[in-house]
Amino acid sequence: MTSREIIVEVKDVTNRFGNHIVHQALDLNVYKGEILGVVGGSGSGKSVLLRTIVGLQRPAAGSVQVGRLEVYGPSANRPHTQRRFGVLFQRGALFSSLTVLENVALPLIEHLGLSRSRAEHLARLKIGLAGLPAKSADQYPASLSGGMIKRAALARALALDPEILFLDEPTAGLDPIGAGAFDQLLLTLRDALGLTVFLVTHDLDTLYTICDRVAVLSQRKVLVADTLPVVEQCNDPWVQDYFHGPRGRSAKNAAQAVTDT
Ligand SMILES: Nc1ncnc2c1ncn2[C@@H]1O[C@H](COP(=O)(O)OP(=O)(O)OP(=O)(O)O)[C@@H](O)[C@H]1O
Repeated sequence: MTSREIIVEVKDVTNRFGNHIVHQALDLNVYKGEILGVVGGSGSGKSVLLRTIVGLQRPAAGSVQVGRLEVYGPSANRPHTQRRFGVLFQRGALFSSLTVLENVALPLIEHLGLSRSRAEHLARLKIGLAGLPAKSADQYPASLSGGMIKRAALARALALDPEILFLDEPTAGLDPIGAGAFDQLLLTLRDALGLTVFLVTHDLDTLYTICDRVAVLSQRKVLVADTLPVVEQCNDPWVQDYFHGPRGRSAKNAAQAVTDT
């Protein structure tokens, strides 16, 4: 059950690149323990919003707070807030010259100052948590499948025991079975570790099977952030096309069939 404690509060945020305004007076709350799916048309600003929350994109106006801490502003404590985040970027962003084990151990050495052997011991635990076989620890990213790269990147995102996991299109490029398995892994991790998950996705199956709430980005703001039955009713052309088109209907039916069995 999702508690209603706010863990991330985005208030009145404006993001622009030159004359191009991506977000204007955008508000969004993320609740502790929820899996929030963030959707919207291409270019609606999903990745920019993620980057803004994790402190990589300073907004032109507005504020982002994590608990009581500001991510930007005079009293911001960036290293402290960033320790609370684990981020899985769109293309995995692993260092190609490092093995999986070295990739996952790196934040433990850099941020916590652990010795190499201690960091590698913990990294092996995270690699297991992400559902990778132990032997993959010694492989380089180039020799991994797309699904394994996502899991290795997930292991790295989990390295510092984050409270909030941010994922940018984690199932993009995976076959439906691999994508479904990754979704189930996220659900298991959320339940086992009490994580909060902020998930940018285009994947309707993900929305219907694991998300507690869905936020729709459109018209430079969050148009609606609610449970799927509420979001589906939103009278916006993009929402109507997306959720009530053939792909939306089939994802909903598939999720319903699983619930019924
Ligand atoms: N560093 C940047 N410099 C200039 N424009 C940018 C930059 N980053 C993003 N943008 C622009 O901001 C807009 C929103 O980009 P963003 O990547 O957040 O979209 P998105 O919703 O994640 O799209 P997609 O679903 O295609 O990944 C786009 O028009 C993009 O071109």
